[in-house]
Amino acid sequence: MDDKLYSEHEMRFHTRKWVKPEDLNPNQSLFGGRLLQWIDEEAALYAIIQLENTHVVTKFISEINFIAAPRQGDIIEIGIVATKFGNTSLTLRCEVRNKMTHEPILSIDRMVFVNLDKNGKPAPHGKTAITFVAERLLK
Ligand SMILES: CCCCCCCCCCCCCCCC(=O)SCCNC(=O)CCNC(=O)[C@H](O)C(C)(C)COP(=O)(O)OP(=O)(O)OC[C@H]1O[C@@H](n2cnc3c(N)ncnc32)[C@H](O)[C@@H]1OP(=O)(O)O
Repeated sequence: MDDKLYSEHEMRFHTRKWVKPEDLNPNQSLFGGRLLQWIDEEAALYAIIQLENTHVVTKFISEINFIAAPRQGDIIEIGIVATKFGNTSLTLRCEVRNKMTHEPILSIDRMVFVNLDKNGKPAPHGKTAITFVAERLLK
């Protein structure tokens, strides 16, 4: 992980989800696959926005640590931060926590997204650092 980049930009928790009955597994806790679906979509959107390209795919996800099991009615929040800008790739770190208590729920050290061209081939994205809404709108 690029520690410098990570320390410069704190993880931001934007997306909130409310754990509903249809999200539960037979143990009455949040189904892991549902949580991973939410994370993949959130991380893909983060990558799309940072790379300014809608044609981005998930390439690699490192170990997933399910730390604690949310229950029905819990509000959880998903945090994403960019840790490395490669040539065609962008690496993200993800943490999920309980919105009210900040109890950690899940962590993923590395999620790698690849920037694609119109033919679905990896293409250099030309980005080197995190940008924010105001900077992107000013261009
Ligand atoms: C503005 C609003 C618009 C709204 C718009 C709506 C959109 C809102 C929908 C949200 C949701 C989206 C959904 C997307 C998320 C899916 O669901 S994507 C579906 C799942 N993913 C896939 O199907 C990908 C399948 N894989 C592939 O097609 C090929 O592997 C790829 C991605 C084209 C890459 O091919 P490749 O031959 O491995 O490429 P290669 O050049 O060797 O490597 C490319 C980069 O990946 C890295 N890499 C390769 N292998 C690895 C590895 N094992 N580990 C780590 N890195 C690796 C390389 O180091 C390289 O990085 P750079 O050094 O260039 O930075």
